[in-house]
Amino acid sequence: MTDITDIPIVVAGLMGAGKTTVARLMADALDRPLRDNDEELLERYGTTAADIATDLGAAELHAREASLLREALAGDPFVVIAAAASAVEDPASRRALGRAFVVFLDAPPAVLAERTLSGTHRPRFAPDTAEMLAKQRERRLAYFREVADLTADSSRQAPEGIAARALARFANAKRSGRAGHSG
Ligand SMILES: Nc1ncnc2c1ncn2[C@@H]1O[C@H](COP(=O)(O)OP(=O)(O)OP(=O)(O)O)[C@@H](O)[C@H]1O
Ligand SMILES: O=C(O)C1=C[C@@H](O)[C@@H](O)[C@H](O)C1
Ligand SMILES: [Mg+2]
Repeated sequence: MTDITDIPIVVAGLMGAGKTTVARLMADALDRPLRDNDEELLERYGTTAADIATDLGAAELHAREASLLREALAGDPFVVIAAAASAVEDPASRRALGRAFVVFLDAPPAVLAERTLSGTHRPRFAPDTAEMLAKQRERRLAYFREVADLTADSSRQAPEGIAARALARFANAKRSGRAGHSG
């Protein structure tokens, strides 16, 4: 039986859901390194998600993000990963996520659209961000729920509260020796 402490923790969700924020809190609490999609893109390719999407297209961006996530999941399991919002659309990434403890951050698209106005690293796939996020949520929600061990609405709870609940659930999973995708 794999010791639960030896599995990665992944924070997933749409753009602006709070992945980086919650993942950082969990990484600090567990003294684990954080691997964040946007930082990994910058380190590996020297550019941002927005620039890759503009220069090479969304499909290439998503392929790179899925590959980086699978690489992180195959590395040192003592890690917290802030995954790319797109990665759950990749079947191989979903399979790999089955061997991780996954926290899914959900929120209404209008809230996410408001939050994503900050920062220039985020791609602008369409003029109406809320509408684009609503379509993405429709397409990805089943995938997020498939891989989630814990789901939190980040429009209703502060990052600290979400991180505390996720850490408690992870500790319980450790005690019971397994991470069950109970959602
Ligand atoms: N639970 C929350 N409640 C209120 N604001 C939040 C919450 N979580 C994150 N935020 C805020 O929302 C914005 C986006 O958060 P963050 O960068 O962590 O999202 P993300 O999911 O990593 O985004 P991306 O997909 O672009 O990487 C930040 O300004 C952050 O402070
Ligand atoms: O939802 C998406 O397709 C994306 C959102 C960004 O935050 C990044 O996760 C990535 O650039 C692609
Ligand atoms: Mg982020």
